[in-house]
Amino acid sequence: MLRYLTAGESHGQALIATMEGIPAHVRVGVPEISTNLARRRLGVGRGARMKFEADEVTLLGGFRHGETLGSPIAIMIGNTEWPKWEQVMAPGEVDAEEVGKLARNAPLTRPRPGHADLAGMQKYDFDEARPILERASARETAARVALGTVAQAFLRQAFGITVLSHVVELGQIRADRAELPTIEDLDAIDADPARCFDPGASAAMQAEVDACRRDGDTLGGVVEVVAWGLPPGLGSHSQGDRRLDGRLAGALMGIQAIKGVEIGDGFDLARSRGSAAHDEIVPGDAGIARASHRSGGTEGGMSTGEVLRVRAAMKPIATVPRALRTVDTATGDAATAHHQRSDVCAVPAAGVVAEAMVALVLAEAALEKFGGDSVAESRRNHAAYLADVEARGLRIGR
Ligand SMILES: Cc1cc2nc3c(=O)[nH]c(=O)nc-3n(C[C@H](O)[C@H](O)[C@H](O)COP(=O)(O)O)c2cc1C
Ligand SMILES: C=C(O[C@@H]1CC(C(=O)O)=C[C@@H](OP(=O)(O)O)[C@H]1O)C(=O)O
Repeated sequence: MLRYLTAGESHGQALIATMEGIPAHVRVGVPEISTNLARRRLGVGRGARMKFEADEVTLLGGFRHGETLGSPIAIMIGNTEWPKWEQVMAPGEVDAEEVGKLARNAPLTRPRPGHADLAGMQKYDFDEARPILERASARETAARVALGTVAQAFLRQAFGITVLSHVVELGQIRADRAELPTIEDLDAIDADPARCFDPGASAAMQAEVDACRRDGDTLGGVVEVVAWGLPPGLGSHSQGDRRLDGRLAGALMGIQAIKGVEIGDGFDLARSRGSAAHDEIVPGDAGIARASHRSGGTEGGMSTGEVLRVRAAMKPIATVPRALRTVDTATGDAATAHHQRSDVCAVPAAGVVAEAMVALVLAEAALEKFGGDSVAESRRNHAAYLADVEARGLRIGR
């Protein structure tokens, strides 16, 4: 069983991520985690904070000499902004009068539509939004990306599974490239400010973000996560909460600002006739193949062994510079929502987070199927399963 949790506030001292169930001997450490954290900061539209804050990774438990130990993992990501927030976010008691004088501590009583501010104040009995936004903030996704890096390393080393993401829509601009990227394309995708696999669309996306920034507005978009090398049979048809597609959707919807998830051609399939919607099963070069790839790589809540393709739709950033209407909860009067600084668009970064979430779901499903307390044991079990599928004449051909 793979389970994980994160803790920590956006302007707190650090984020903490802990995970249990990753086998021993996964070769991964600070360099890989830091690389993925840097990828998460990338992209056109990110705000000022991304430029001056650094992610300081410390491995606190579960690793030795560049490998996992099979024991619970604990990772700390220091917030380098902490010295500026030490008093406002102090975990212990403070002199309320002194801290109350700090401009940074001004009560946030003009909740932003689209953020967690108002519902959080209502639910948790706070008179201002600071205690809510600190944890609602997508700063937390750095912790999930750190864990996702470990999951990605395990998937690659035990099973040869690779997971990557790219931006397919940004505002009204759509990428128009039929082929799916592979892990070989990832460096080029990361080098692109929009993290888009279609250079023409990328240029238009970047122009759209610039226009939006000038207009004091914000943008959303759609990211696609692609996973290559999955065996058939991860997840199960046998219970709703074991379905791989449902688990992927839940994990992706658990990312801040993700409001839609589509597996394969999802919504287009709903508009098609059955004869044009399914992937016919045909004899292939080396076994059983598919005539098309519309399902996105799951059927009956299980991976089919085809490439997995899942999309996540991100709404525009809620902190709109051209501030939206709200109510000042201190006075009850009409007001405009609080705004200090913010991302104009974080869709490229959300792709890196989505990649991490998909990797965590796949690692959990693979461990259910193959088990293993070491990478070698998981690898053996996976190989034996594939050999058995082949011996029964059910091998996947291309
Ligand atoms: C990578 C990333 C960066 C984000 N940056 C911002 C931001 O700078 N400003 C903002 O208002 N929302 C930002 N968000 C979205 C908010 O965190 C999110 O809208 C908020 O937590 C409310 O949750 P909900 O949108 O799921 O309802 C970001 C989301 C992600 C995934
Ligand atoms: C700090 C990160 O993202 C933050 C996510 C976020 C939000 O409301 O979600 C708001 C912004 O923070 P601030 O209001 O302090 O500028 C982003 O910078 C990060 O991704 O590391």
